[in-house]
Amino acid sequence: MPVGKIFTLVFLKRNNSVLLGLKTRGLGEGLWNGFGGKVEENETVANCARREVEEECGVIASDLKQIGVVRYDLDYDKSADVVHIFTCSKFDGFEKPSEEMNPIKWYKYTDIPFEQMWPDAPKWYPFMLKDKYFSARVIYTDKNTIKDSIIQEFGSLSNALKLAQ
Ligand SMILES: Nc1nc2c([nH]c(=O)n2[C@H]2C[C@H](O)[C@@H](COP(=O)(O)OP(=O)(O)OP(=O)(O)O)O2)c(=O)[nH]1
Repeated sequence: MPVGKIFTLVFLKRNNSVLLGLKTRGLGEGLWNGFGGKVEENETVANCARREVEEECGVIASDLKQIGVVRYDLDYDKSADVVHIFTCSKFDGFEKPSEEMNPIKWYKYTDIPFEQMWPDAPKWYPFMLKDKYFSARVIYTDKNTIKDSIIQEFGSLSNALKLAQ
């Protein structure tokens, strides 16, 4: 399946909690998620991650670290989306909701609202929360149904990125 669009998704961390926002529109509306969006033309993946965090929750990320990638094969629209996953534990400014993510809330690692998130989140969040390099591939038959998934941990980011290609 050809790769369609490339996205980023960033998780801010503080005191064993992660900042999530409730998406108010578009893809994933009504679901809690990290902050991110589509990589624009002539933009690096890391610059997209930094820009989206600032646009969606008002802070400047200073130690963004890419830890993984999730490839979504969408049977229903015959394309694959690739989402680059980042974590960040140092940032400047105060977090605030935005038009796209409202409200925002710090969730303890033990209290993440998986019942109101994309169905694949519980499969790879454990790696993200521990800052382990990982790669995931998820096949959806429709927006709510996972047909198959593979998640693997890696020793380095470069190896983790191979599965996304
Ligand atoms: N494409 C895609 N993105 C997903 C999936 N699951 C998931 O968490 N995401 C994340 C990645 C992005 O952070 C976000 C989707 O990006 P978006 O539609 O908000 O992109 P954007 O901000 O550029 O959109 P817009 O403001 O231009 O409307 O959701 C999925 O299955 N497909």
